[in-house]
Amino acid sequence: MKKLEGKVALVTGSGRGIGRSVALKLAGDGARVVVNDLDAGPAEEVVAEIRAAGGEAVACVGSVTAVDFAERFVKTAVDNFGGIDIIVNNAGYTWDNVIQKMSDEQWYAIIDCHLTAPFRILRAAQPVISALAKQEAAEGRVVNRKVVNISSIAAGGNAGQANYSSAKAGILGMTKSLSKEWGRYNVNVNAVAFGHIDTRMTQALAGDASKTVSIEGREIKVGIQPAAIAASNQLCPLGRPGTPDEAAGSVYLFCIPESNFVSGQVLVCGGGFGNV
Ligand SMILES: NC(=O)C1=CN([C@@H]2O[C@H](COP(=O)(O)OP(=O)(O)OC[C@H]3O[C@@H](n4cnc5c(N)ncnc54)[C@H](O)[C@@H]3O)[C@@H](O)[C@H]2O)C=CC1
Ligand SMILES: CC(C)c1ccc(C(=O)O)c(O)c1O
Repeated sequence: MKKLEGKVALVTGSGRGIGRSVALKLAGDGARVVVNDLDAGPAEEVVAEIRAAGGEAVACVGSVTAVDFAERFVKTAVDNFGGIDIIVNNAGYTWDNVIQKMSDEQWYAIIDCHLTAPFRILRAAQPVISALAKQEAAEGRVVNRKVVNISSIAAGGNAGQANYSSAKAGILGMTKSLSKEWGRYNVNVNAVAFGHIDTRMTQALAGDASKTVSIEGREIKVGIQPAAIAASNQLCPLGRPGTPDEAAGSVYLFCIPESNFVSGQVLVCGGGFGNV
C-alpha cells in the first residue's frame, strides 16, 4: 500500500527543479497532483511524466502572484480530484541586489511570490479543509492534512537578498501561526529550509557568463559563479550541493503519516550547513 494513495497534492512551481521532484515523489507514492508553473511547457511535461508512470495529475498553469490564482488553484483540485490533502508552497526565484540598489518593484516581486502567494493559497484552501474536517469529525474519522512551506537558509540572513531573506523568514512565521490555527482541522503545517540545491536558480555559470530567466516579462539573472559554489561547498559538511530529489525527500517526510504529530517545525535540508 502506497503511503499517499488517493491523497490530493497541490505543488506550486512544480514544472522544474525542486517542485518537479516533489510532484513526482508524491505521485510515485500514490498522490494525485495539481502541477502548477508559470511556464505551461514544463508543467505539462510533469503532468505527462506522472501519467506515463500510471499516476494522476492535472496542470494549473499561471503565476502564483496573479490575484485570482489561489481560488483557481483550489478549484482545480476540488473539480478534478474532490478535495485537498497536501499543499506545497514551492514556486519561487531570486532577484538579488544590495539594499541601496534594490527597487520597490524588486522588493515587492519577491515578497509577493514567496510570501503573499502562499498566504492567499492557504486562505483560499481554508473553507475546503474546514468543511472536510467537519464532515470527517461527524463520521468519527481523523484525517491528517499537510502544508509544507518552502523556505531557505537565507531566512537567517544573506547579503544581497534583503527581499528574499525577508520573505523566506516571513513564511516561517506564517507556518508557525497556521500550525496553531489549523491544529483543530488536523492539519500539520511545517516548513523546509533548503541550503544550496542544484537547480536552474543556482546553476553554475561558466566563466564570467551571466544567465537570465524570464519571469513574468522580466529578465532575471540566475546562476552562481563557480568560486561562490566552491565556497558554499567548503562551508557545507557534506561538501556539495543537494539534488532536487534529495530536496524532495525532506518535503516528503512532512507529507507522510509518520509526521502526523509534527507541526509548526522547520527542517533544514542543507547537507549540515545552515540554520534559521
Ligand atoms: N535551489 C536552491 O538552492 C534553493 C531553493 N529554494 C527555494 O526552493 C524553491 C524552488 O526553487 P528551485 O527548484 O531551486 O528553482 P527552479 O527555478 O529550478 O524552479 C522553480 C520553478 O518555479 C516556477 N516559478 C517561479 N515563479 C513562479 C510564479 N510566480 N508562479 C508559478 N511558478 C513560478 C519557475 O517557472 C520554475 O519552474 C523556491 O521557493 C526557492 O526559493 C530555497 C533555498 C535554496
Ligand atoms: C549557493 C548559494 C550560497 C545559495 C544558496 C541558497 C540560495 C537560496 O536560498 O535561494 C541562494 O539563492 C544561493 O545563492
